[in-house]
Amino acid sequence: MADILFLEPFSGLSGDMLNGLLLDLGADFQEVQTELTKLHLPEFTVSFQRNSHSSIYGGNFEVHLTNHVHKDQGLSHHYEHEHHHNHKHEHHHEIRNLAAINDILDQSDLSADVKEHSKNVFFDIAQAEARVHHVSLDEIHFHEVGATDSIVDVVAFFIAFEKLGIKRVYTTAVTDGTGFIQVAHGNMPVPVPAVMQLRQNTNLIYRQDSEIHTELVTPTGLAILKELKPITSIPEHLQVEKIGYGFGKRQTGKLNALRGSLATLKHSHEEINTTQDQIAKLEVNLDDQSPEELGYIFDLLLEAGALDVFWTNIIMKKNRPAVLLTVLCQTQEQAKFRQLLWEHPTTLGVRSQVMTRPKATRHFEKITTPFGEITVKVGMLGSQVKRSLEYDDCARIARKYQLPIHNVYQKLQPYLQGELK
Ligand SMILES: O=C([S-])c1cc(C(=O)S)c[n+]([C@@H]2O[C@H](COP(=O)(O)O)[C@@H](O)[C@H]2O)c1
Ligand code: NI
Repeated sequence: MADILFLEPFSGLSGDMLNGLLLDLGADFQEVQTELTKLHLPEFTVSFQRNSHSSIYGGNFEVHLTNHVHKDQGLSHHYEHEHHHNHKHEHHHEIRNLAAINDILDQSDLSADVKEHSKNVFFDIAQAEARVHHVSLDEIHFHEVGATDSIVDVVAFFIAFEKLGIKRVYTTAVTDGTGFIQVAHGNMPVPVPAVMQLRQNTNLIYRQDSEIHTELVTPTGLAILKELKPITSIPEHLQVEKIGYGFGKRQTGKLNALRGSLATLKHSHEEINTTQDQIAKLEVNLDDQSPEELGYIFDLLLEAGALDVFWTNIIMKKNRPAVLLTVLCQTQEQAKFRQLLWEHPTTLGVRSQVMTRPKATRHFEKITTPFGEITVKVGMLGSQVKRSLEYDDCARIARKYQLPIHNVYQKLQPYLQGELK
């Protein structure tokens, strides 16, 4: 199953673009609409169409405000969003602060994950805004128009994300425009201050396109991306299965779209033909990281394409029980894994070593058994041949026939040796 989302924000990202993308990638719009009613907010509708920009076909998502909230009453879309934090501006709409948004989310019937991710995004935005405008978190007021728009963008995104079953996100560099944009309280530099603030303490790679004199990255877009905890080192063996585009609203003079792909990591079933290669071994000792975090890091390293990842229990200085984390990877991927080990575990140092590895040439064969077709891995080193049953197939059979896995291996042995056909 393609449970990786590979993002390419070459023209930035916003709430609309992220939603347009997931819907273009196959998230069901009706389902998203139905889930959104669980917010119990009467003041909006959403639309989704597929059309083409610069001959590229992709998704357009939009939030429409209804009732007393009006987008078309002489205020530009941009202005409406901007003046929420202009406290001198006289406005007659309700205002929502972070606590009010949290209340809406808590009282909704959305899934626990959607609520939690959405709340994290709003906390991140409010925190950035508070720093930029030098006010307390409680004083950050999301003007109702902007708040509804953002709530729907954020919540719809995490609904679609959950429906698509995405487990891991990779992203290439995030590209913004340059120059200044006109907003309610004057000229703002691009990246806009809230975006710049949201970038603090992230490992995202950020670029600016000097030919585009407007904003490409919005605070909502960047805060959603941050919440996805994306990995910036892209595995070489990412197998792209479906490609989508989510369009932005601004005319930038270039293709204003967020491209994303659903992908899988392919490395365990590759045919490997070299007889000797070099691999790198990277190690860190960890005595201050929680087991939950260690589990996360373990998965992350494997998904980034490590050849293997394993723990060894150790006792460190000061009699501390700790773990030695070992990562085996291709030598050319050493820098990437060193970077991941810098970013994710608490360690302050990464040891590495390049090792020579003589190895059997491997290929896969199929054998027919009473349980159906089974994959056999055949390893050859000189005149030695080793044949072994693929674990995944044996585990599948054990589950299907409710047998102990040991019995499955035993029953399949004669077929593996060619004694039974
Ligand atoms: O709403 C927030 S957080 C906000 C802060 C700032 C600052 O840079 S300060 C700027 N803006 C602008 O509003 C629009 C809409 O942004 P969304 O994130 O709500 O889509 C956009 O032009 C932002 O640069 C908003
Ligand atoms: Ni602001």
